[in-house]
Amino acid sequence: MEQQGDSLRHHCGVVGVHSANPDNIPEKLFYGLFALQHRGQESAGICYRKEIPEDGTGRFVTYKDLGMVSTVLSRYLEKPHPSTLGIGHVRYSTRGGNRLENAQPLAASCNKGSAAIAHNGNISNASALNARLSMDGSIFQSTSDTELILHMIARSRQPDFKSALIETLGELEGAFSMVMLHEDQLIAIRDPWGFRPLYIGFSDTITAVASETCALDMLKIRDFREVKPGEILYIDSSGVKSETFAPGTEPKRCVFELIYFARPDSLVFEESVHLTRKAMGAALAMDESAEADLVMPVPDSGNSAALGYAEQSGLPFEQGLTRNHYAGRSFILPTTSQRELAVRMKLHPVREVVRGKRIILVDDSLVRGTTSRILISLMREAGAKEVHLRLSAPEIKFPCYYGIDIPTRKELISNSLSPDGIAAHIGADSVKFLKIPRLMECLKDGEGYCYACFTGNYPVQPREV
Ligand SMILES: O=P(O)(O)OC[C@H]1O[C@H](OP(=O)(O)OP(=O)(O)O)[C@H](O)[C@@H]1O
Ligand SMILES: NC(=O)CC[C@H](N)C(=O)O
Ligand code: SF4
Ligand SMILES: [Mg+2]
Repeated sequence: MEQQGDSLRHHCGVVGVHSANPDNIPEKLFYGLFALQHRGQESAGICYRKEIPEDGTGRFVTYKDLGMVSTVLSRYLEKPHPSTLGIGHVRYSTRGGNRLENAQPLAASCNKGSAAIAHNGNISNASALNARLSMDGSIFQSTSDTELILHMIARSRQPDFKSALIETLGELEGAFSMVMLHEDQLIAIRDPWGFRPLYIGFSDTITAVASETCALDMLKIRDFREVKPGEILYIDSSGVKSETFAPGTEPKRCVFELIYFARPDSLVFEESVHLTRKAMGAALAMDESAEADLVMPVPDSGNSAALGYAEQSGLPFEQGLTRNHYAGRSFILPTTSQRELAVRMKLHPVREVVRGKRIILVDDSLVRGTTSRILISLMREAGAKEVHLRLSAPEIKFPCYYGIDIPTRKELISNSLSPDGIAAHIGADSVKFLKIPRLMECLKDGEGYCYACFTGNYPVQPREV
């Protein structure tokens, strides 16, 4: 797996739209992707079906590039592109580097028709599948795991696309929330463990699928439901057909979606992201209090948990750190000094708030400890009297194989230091983490989640350790 030194990296976002009547589908995909920008900032792309009225057929048109949604897609959208279906993707690479050939959607024509795919997740047996396909003579255009899926469908001995797809899904391990196009059909698929979220929604004119409900909100869709783990949905002009392709698998949703990745105004896994984070902050305050004057978040991802902490502890909530929104959500910088500069470019204390104060600083997670070490030194420079760091996630000690780019064990600060050791290392007066049982209590179905980056108990055994 390629690593590109950085704090926690996000993953991808997908969107798909089907319209009963020709509509400007690329524009709808753009709005959906714009709302999902926080899930991936390396590349953006769309693929839609351009109708060919002369013979009643259509062909897939793909438009994608490295960069953010608005930069990549705005120019293309200057004129309307009438269509009835399309898919879109924002990417953070988990397998295959940040290069144009790995940008999604990926489209191909094969013996079973034309197809396109946009994938959020990571196939944990990709190396084995890659080796097998290479032996059989596959020639790959990209180095991502996503392309394997198209090859497997094309090489399948099954007679048609649908049975080849089902056969292929049965061979995939790990995380895949995906949207696909096949001829005039939009297909939505969620892996049997349900690692990544996926929603389907309906308006009077369109049916849309998206990673998070904030993208459906952008499309003015209020009637939606979760695509279930192991569910496959076929969406075309005759309506929506649902099938289950892996009955009996126990769901293991990624708890980090709720801790950090998803947008606070979204629902993921049928939970409000903001309210769940607030509950995590409140649980942290119950167990890990400290004598202090105020509670401050590390914006933006620490905001909701800090609010919950402040409410529960009865301490005042203050915005004592300003975030520069022109600095992207995450930086892909290889060296520690570059990462340090990145934190300084992004976050800065409000001196008048922190001076002379005993502060509880709430962030969602500690990965390498770079962000908090720098922040605490900035806050000391600004006159903070005490800084007690509280994390609304447990200690991250293990890498993720299901689509989150968590660094190697060696680089994870909680892997080598205890909370007290971390406090000494980053210059905090105390450091405390949310405990796993408490985290589970904040969720409607605590057992139905993956906690492998905290426990090392992988729900699907990684084959590439
Ligand atoms: O211990 P570290 O290696 O520094 O990583 C931890 C930080 O990384 C994440 O924020 P990130 O900057 O990725 O994004 P955000 O601005 O959305 O919180 C997370 O919210 C922590 O603040
Ligand atoms: N983060 C993701 O979901 C990435 C999808 C896919 N594994 C890729 O690297 O392109
Ligand atoms: S290992 Fe952690 S980040 Fe990866 S799916 Fe499980 S909970 Fe999510
Ligand atoms: Mg952060």
